[in-house]
Amino acid sequence: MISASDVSVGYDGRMVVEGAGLRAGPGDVVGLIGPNGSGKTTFLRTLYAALRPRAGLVTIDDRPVAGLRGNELARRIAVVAQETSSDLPVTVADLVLLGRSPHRGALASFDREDHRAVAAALTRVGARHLADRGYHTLSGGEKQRVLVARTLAQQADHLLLDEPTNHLDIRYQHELLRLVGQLGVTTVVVLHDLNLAARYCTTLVLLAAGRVVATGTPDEVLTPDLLHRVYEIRAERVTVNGCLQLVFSPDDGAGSAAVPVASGLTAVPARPGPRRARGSRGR
Ligand SMILES: Nc1ncnc2c1ncn2[C@@H]1O[C@H](COP(=O)(O)OP(=O)(O)OP(=O)(O)O)[C@@H](O)[C@H]1O
Repeated sequence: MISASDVSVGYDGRMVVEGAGLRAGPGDVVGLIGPNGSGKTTFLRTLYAALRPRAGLVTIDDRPVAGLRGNELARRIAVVAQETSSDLPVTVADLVLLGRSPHRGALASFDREDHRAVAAALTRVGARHLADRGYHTLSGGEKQRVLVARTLAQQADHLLLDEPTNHLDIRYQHELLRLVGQLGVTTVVVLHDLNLAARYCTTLVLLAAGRVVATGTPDEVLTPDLLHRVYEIRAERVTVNGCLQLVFSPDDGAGSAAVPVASGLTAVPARPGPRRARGSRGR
């Protein structure tokens, strides 16, 4: 269980996230959504202690995340950050092997079990054939899948992903998020694609101008009214194979102007404990 309450965090004294909270329990896939610059990455980085909040608390199973160090933190949380790049001349297999480090003592070498875990992780993301390639020679989508494989090899029970579908073609976008859901680990994922969020997330946390304006199931959060207020876009809800999906069209300016949300409008009450969106997870 990862929990954040009343988190305020920013850069150089400027707060970009204020009073934000979320809770993700075992098996939950919590989607962090919101417009560009709304604070999703900043909030996510606070969850894995890369940023220290000015106020509020982040805990993993009731232990402050700020108190976890090194391998202990890495055994609890695996991260795929945005724009992770490496020009180091390491092979894909060696990069994924690094995910095993938290399970080894400082001087212990990797053993057969580690290499098996690497092969299994690469197979799960469809990248087994890339094992001997230099990581720096891969395409953006191939790199993304390899980074996810590294988190699988890490076998942490919390997974934090920042736009993991970036660079992936449509098939792998779905395969990756379906895989994430099947892992059964506590997941928080930043997503821009609201239809992927609707399909694969159990709970959504919608940020606007650094504040949580809604928390709930995809069905509760992805309402045309709220999306219009936050994104200034028109959205129509349709159901495809039992799953909520959205069809967007630009706001032509007709009708009411978008309501600014910077004041912290709460369209759907932000609940401390997200509910599982039963039935809305159309795998
Ligand atoms: N290292 C930094 N130093 C100063 N300001 C930053 C830094 N990183 C982000 N910001 C600012 O914080 C705000 C929130 O950025 P953040 O990346 O968290 O938003 P986001 O919702 O993830 O955006 P996007 O959807 O565009 O990726 C933005 O105004 C951004 O310019």
